Amino acid sequence: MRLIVRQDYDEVSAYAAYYVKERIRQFQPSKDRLFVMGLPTGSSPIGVYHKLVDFYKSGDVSFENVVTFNMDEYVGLPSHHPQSYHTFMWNHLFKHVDIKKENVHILDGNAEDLDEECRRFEAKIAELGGIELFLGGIGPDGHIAFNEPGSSLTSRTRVKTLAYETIIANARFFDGEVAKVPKLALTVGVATVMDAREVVVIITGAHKAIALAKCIEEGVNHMWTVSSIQMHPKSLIVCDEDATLELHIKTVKYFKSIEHVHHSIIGPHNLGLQGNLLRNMMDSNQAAKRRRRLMLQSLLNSEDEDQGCALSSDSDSGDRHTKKRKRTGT
Ligand SMILES: N[C@@H]1[C@@H](O)[C@H](O)[C@@H](COP(=O)(O)O)O[C@@H]1O
Repeated sequence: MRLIVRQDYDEVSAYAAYYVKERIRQFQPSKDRLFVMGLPTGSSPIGVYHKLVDFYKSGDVSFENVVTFNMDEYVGLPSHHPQSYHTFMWNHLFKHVDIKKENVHILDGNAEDLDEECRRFEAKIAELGGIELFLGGIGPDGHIAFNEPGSSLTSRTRVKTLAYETIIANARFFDGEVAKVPKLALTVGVATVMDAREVVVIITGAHKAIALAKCIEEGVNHMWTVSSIQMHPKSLIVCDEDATLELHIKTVKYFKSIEHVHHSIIGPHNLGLQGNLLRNMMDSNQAAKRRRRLMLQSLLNSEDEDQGCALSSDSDSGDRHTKKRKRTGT
């Protein structure tokens, strides 16, 4: 697992959006090779979505061959309700980009058979070959999607009763009235998220500091369901300084030093993307170094030619002196 710490919400959003954009580009999606993503709602991803829309508008990314699966949806709220996750996703992301309507999958909290709706959702994910990248946020109690404390870490998409803490936290979207918040939701399971080939979680704010500490400094525990990220082979948490308040100083220093070393090896613009991209970056760093060396050498050549002494193109400065000595017989 990697932990990236940024100053504030805006910087976290910028980092995560750039990361997602690069992952989509690196994947090179086509109509026969769709990029399948899991997506969250809540205030955490809003900044990311807005930046992704900017990337789309500037031509840096396309969603034409992207398929999405949303994490969750309230039960019983009409899909056009201002607080439904359908409305949220279309308002913040989908209606601003070139995603195809048929490629958007959001659980239907009004389905006649809710269990069947959950099974259908899991089956669709499997049919598309699984999720490439699952983006998530967490609640202050460390829940991911609506996998409240005590949820099985092997859970799949299902109907879930919301924890009182979540109902209170979400009352802010329902005129502050707890009574208006739906008490049931459909949600992907912890295992649905962790089955994704990559998991990226955004955590911001001091109110999530305890959850972040519990999830990464203590053991895997169903009372802090996002702690299951510790078992994931490719996961990334992007958090702000406030969210690190309960972490040990050495934990923060450790992860910051990893990022620092990483940047010193492959440059600040690579965000730790792996595989081919990383190799390409390293190759292009090597190529840039070679180009610089050749330029320097051709400059030296022209100086040497002025002095009647040309250099071999692949010589380093040590060879240069040797060859120069040989040519001049000294
Ligand atoms: N089901 C959602 C979660 O997916 C989300 O991560 C959480 C945090 O929301 P926020 O990002 O607004 O803090 O809220 C809800 O419980």
